[in-house]
Amino acid sequence: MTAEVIYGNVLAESMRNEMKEEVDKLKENGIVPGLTVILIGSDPASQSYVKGKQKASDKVGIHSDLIELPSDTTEQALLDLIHQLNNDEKVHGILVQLPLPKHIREQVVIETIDPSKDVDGFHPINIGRMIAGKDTFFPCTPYGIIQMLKSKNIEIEGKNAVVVGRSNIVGKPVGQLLLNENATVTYCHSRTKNMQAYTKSADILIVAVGRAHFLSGDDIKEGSVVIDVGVNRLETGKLTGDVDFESAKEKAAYITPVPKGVGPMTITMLLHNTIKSAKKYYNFS
Ligand SMILES: Nc1nc(=O)c2c([nH]1)NC[C@@H]1CN(c3ccc(C(=O)N[C@@H](CCC(=O)O)C(=O)O)cc3)C=[N+]21
Repeated sequence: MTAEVIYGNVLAESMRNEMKEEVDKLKENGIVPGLTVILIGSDPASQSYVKGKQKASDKVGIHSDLIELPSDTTEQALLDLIHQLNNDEKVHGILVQLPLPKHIREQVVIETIDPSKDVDGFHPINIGRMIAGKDTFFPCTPYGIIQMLKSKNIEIEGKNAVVVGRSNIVGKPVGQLLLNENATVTYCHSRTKNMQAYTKSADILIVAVGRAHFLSGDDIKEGSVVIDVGVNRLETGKLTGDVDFESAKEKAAYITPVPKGVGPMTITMLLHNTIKSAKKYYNFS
């Protein structure tokens, strides 16, 4: 079997066009959705992601501000800034780019963001709501993955979904969203024994470990759906996934590429969450 490639950039483009129309309607009613991104330090990868977010926001008409702070910014200064943004009525979404410098406690920062402005969906209140199956801000990468599956009418209910990786921002929440869609979910991680037995049984395989070509065609089931969340920068400067695309493509029914796969959908769902937040703030339906 040769897989159909699910291009996240194509789906992202069409969703952003729809969002632009929605934002235009909001603007006619005097509402301008606002996103503030805080970037600490000068990591080139982070700077490049943040630029992508700015560009995408501009395209759909979301007002976006970037606050760049030096890597020696104190935790207290960051918390003060977050409090100020929590109280700023023009700001509907706050995103603190991760990872943070080691002297700043990530969890304290996340829990300081007002849950109603937590467009990353990382605040415990929003995680709790997600686990309870309630509507809330869902983490952007997992939410984007669900959109990609739905765009191809891929059935989730009753399917064996295997998630490789258990990070708080991708692995854990994507498993939860798949469970909410009635999949049977298994998590694999660095301590899993005989991981291949699990990956080869997966109807839907989500790979989010952050290691280039961690899995290949030998590790997957014929006719499965393979979602590659890896963002690995090779020495050549090229971006590659956690899955060896060429070999996996020969066995899967659907597969996502890197780049042009999950990444563009992550940004799209950030825009979606920001618009949702602005609408909620103004009670706009
Ligand atoms: N608070 C927070 N929220 C995040 O959502 C967050 C974060 N911190 N820290 C870093 C990760 C990473 N991330 C990506 C988003 C888009 C692409 C993306 O669009 N990639 C393009 C290629 C970009 C390129 O070529 O460099 C693609 O896959 O086609 C990648 C990675 C969001 N993150």
